[in-house]
Amino acid sequence: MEVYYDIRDVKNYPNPVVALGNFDGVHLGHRELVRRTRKMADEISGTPVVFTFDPHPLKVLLPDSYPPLLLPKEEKIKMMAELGIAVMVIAGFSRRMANLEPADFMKKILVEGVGAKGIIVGYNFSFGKGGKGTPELLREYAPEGNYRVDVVPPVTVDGVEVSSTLIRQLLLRGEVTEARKYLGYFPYVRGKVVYGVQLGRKIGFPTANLDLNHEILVPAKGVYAVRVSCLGEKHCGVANIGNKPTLKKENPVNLEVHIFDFDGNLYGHEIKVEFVARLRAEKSFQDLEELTRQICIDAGLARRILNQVPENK
Ligand SMILES: Cc1cc2nc3c(=O)[nH]c(=O)nc-3n(C[C@H](O)[C@H](O)[C@H](O)COP(=O)(O)O)c2cc1C
Ligand SMILES: Nc1ncnc2c1ncn2[C@@H]1O[C@H](COP(=O)(O)OP(=O)(O)OP(=O)(O)O)[C@@H](O)[C@H]1O
Repeated sequence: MEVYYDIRDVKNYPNPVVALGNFDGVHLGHRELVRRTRKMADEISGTPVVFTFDPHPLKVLLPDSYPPLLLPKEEKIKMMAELGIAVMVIAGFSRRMANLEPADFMKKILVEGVGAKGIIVGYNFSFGKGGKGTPELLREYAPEGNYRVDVVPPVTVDGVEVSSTLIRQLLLRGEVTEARKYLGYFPYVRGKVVYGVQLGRKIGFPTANLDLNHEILVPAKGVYAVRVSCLGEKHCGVANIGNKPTLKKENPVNLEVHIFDFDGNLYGHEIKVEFVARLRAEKSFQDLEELTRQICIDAGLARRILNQVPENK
């Protein structure tokens, strides 16, 4: 897949079919857009393209309500490549871009910039100054712009519409199993393993502490059954997200994971932690002994759950 960060650099491709949106999380709604983009590209011997912005428009327009994201940019790019997208345009989002009239966005960016011969958007997509651009407007301009339009109706799971906002809300409540229903894969984070207090080893549960990317959403504080990819292998484990109130000192919120039946050295390595199920809230225990007893119970429960839940494809 080719990735462009500047519209002026985009080469000429045969009949580009362009899906538009933020695509944070690349969830099941986004995947339906991608499927239709590939389908239209097949029909017109074209090129499936995703057009998105970086940073997320809210960071520029409403910085106070800018959400932590579901995926870093690199992960979004990787997923789009795996889904068969051939070209990704990640245009810089600035105040100037936000002030483009919808007609200019269609003409200058989509038609002249990317050469779109097909445009795929969700039914609720909006674009251009004040968000005034609608799917209807894209349709109206289609004969002049010489492109086809496909407007995707709402994608739902069990009657609930899939959206990045919904998935963020679920993760902030720790509802990782529910979030998976809409994402199509287990929510996960990646991070480099850093040194902790090294107390975990003493209580029989060594943990890998992750250095987290603060732009990326981490599920609510609590204990989770997880799968961990590290050093080219996948393992089962149990993780805690929190500030370890039992230790009675101010700890920043961190993610630490105890990997079952593993004693390799992970310091400095990047690992991926997939959240499969939430087990409980984080608690302040009387002493380390009581905490250790609870972690034994957590580990047993996590093993049982992970034995029953199949891995992501
Ligand atoms: C599965 C699991 C559950 C945990 N639950 C709690 C908890 O409920 N409350 C708490 O204060 N700390 C909890 N912890 C964090 C422990 O306090 C921490 O792992 C231990 O103190 C070692 O810290 P270190 O890795 O910084 O050495 C949990 C850790 C694990 C692995
Ligand atoms: N459930 C859905 N059904 C149909 N189209 C969708 C759905 N979710 C997103 N889309 C479309 O996919 C494209 C990218 O969506 P975008 O990431 O902007 O929306 P979103 O997932 O609803 O995010 P947010 O919740 O942050 O608004 C847009 O064209 C949008 O309309």
